[in-house]
Amino acid sequence: MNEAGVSETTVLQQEIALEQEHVDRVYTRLAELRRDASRAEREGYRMSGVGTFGSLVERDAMVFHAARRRHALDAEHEGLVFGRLDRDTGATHYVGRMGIRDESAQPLVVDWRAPAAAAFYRATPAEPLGVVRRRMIQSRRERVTGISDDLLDPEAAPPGMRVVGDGALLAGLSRATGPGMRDIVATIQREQDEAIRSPAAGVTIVTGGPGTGKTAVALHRAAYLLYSDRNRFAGGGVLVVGPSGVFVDYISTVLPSLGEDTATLRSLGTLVAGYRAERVDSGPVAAVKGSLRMRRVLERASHDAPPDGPTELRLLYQGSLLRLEAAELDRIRHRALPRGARRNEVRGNGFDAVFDALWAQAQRLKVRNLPEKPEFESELADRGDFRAFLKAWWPRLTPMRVLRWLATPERLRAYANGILSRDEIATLQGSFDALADSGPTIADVALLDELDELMGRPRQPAKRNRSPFHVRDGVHEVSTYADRQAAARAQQVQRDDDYREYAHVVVDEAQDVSPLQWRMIGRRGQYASWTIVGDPAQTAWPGDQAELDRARDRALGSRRRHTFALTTNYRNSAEIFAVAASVIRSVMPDLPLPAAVRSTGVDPLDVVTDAASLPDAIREAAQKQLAEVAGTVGVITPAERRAEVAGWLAELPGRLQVVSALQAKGMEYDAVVLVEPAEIAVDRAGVRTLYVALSRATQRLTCVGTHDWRPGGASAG
Ligand SMILES: Nc1ncnc2c1ncn2[C@@H]1O[C@H](COP(=O)(O)OP(=O)(O)OP(=O)(O)O)[C@@H](O)[C@H]1O
Repeated sequence: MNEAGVSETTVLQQEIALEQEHVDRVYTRLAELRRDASRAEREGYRMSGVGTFGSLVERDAMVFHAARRRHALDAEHEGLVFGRLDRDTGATHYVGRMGIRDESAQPLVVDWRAPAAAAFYRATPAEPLGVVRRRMIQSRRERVTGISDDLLDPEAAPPGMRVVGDGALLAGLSRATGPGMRDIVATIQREQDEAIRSPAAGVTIVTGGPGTGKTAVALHRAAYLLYSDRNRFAGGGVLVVGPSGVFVDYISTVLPSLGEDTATLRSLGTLVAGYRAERVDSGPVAAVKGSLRMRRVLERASHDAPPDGPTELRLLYQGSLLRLEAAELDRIRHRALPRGARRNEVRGNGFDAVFDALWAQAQRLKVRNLPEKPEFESELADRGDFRAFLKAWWPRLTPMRVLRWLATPERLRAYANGILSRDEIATLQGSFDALADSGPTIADVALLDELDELMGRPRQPAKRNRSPFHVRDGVHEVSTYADRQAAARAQQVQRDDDYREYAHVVVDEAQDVSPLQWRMIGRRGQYASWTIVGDPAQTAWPGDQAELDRARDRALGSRRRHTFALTTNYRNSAEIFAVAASVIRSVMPDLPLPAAVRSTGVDPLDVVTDAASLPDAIREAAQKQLAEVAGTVGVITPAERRAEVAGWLAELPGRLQVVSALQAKGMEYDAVVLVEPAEIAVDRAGVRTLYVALSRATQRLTCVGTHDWRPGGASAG
């Protein structure tokens, strides 16, 4: 009871009822707006009957705006209002997933990304920013279910101001994890907000240990940029790159729930048009494939003769035999394809040189009735056998075809000689064998992109202009600025797969991007500003760190950099993070680590068993965890054991996922069963990968293996 004799529960109920009134008004208004948007969309379609060209443009713009608005109104339904600010001026603002105004244009809810909402995330008792009370409003569907207040400036509080509830952040963190990442829009912390709202230009670099919200920050930043400068970022596009398909699926639900479905999400294996790679190479192979030196190896391959091409040309012309030997053909190819030239683009030069050589020969041989050179050339060009020779001798090559040449040991050796060491060549040996049947690995995709650049593309017929402002009788239709903006946005939805002019590029788990992958991403962000998110301590990159830094710096160019460090681990229980911390400290004793804010009182378990009992022990641990947590369970294995372990657990429900330690990057599960930790921590890079695997669980962690694995060998059973 408080002084007025009202119980705290009653106060809470009264405050909830009060907020419910406002939330009801918001949903009523939302329904009206949705009706308006649908009507505008229908009217827009009706205008198509009117017929003038100007009206068609207007129709496009109208339908586009109305449909987007309707879509946004539909997407933002759940938990639309999540905050309230009572300011020292007496004004009150509600903060939510989108901005909504009443009939007289007064704001009912302020969009979380608007400047007026920044104080919701940034105000602290030490620096209240004019906020007296910050209130978090929790709801399910349209019902307010809880309230939690922070009184930030008690001296400015009006008499009778009530302060209720506590711990909205911690309550949120303990909730079960679903298959997709949750958005944290209601509980973004100050240090995170600073990174989210950092200036759009240049490069924003966000670092921090496991679970500090780097991914969450990156996605909220994408949503923030799309809101703050829609023309620029929705028009040019925002590209979000993550390490794996599993990870991209995991984060893909977040952006629409933040009000943005205009960002393009890609994994490193799907960034290049035409490939959907999920296969991974072993660490040492990936390190060689990712090295910048591979570019020179590929350059040699891209200038080589195709393995199945003709070695000489014989042509009977007017009774004389014209002949180009292998050495002559090689000489012609080398001359037509000097260093730096792109093979698919200079094909015509090679053909011209063959004509020249044949012409010179025909003159030398004093061929009977030799016509003028142009006629000689067109006679040859009409001959099927000659055309077939040219096509086979200098074919249009795809990157995939050339990469496959590296599966031949002699070719690999010849291309890599003097560039890679003998050991590195041996490491690569065999790693291209499965290309033909199974497609590329994730590391191969960067090699294919490099080859694409080295070889150039055959000239394509010009694409049809898809601009909605068609040229009629050679004249561009006059349109308003707003029309053009709307149409530009409508067009970006149809951006082609090989689009390269993104306005902003977000790279998540950046510590694992190889030098060649930086080049691959860089090609798509030449005009972009960037957000780079990562944790160097979590890298599995076994290659040369200096080379990695150089490649990254080159991709980012001289753009201005802003750096932010996040310091609180919101994911792991303190008990789980303590184990992960001890592992990384064994190789990086001075590494600053984040503080884990939540304790469950449950220590991680270690199960050591013999090889024969391993399947049962893993199954038992997984079943126990499924019983103990309501959300997801991740079984994390060394890469080469994933398929086998998945087979042992095939019967278990869908909220259990079996992933390799590399696939576990960036992921989060309520409970984790970690299989054979000792096999992951085989070297320094392996210890860092183990650190990643150990820091995936929010509630429970069990390690199961046939060896003692803890640094110092002190496993507790
Ligand atoms: N301010 C916050 N409020 C509530 N939850 C948060 C907050 N910040 C982060 N989280 C939660 O913490 C977890 C970890 O966040 P996230 O995956 O973004 O971390 P990360 O730094 O990318 O981790 P890692 O480097 O280990 O992959 C997620 O469940 C996220 O929703």
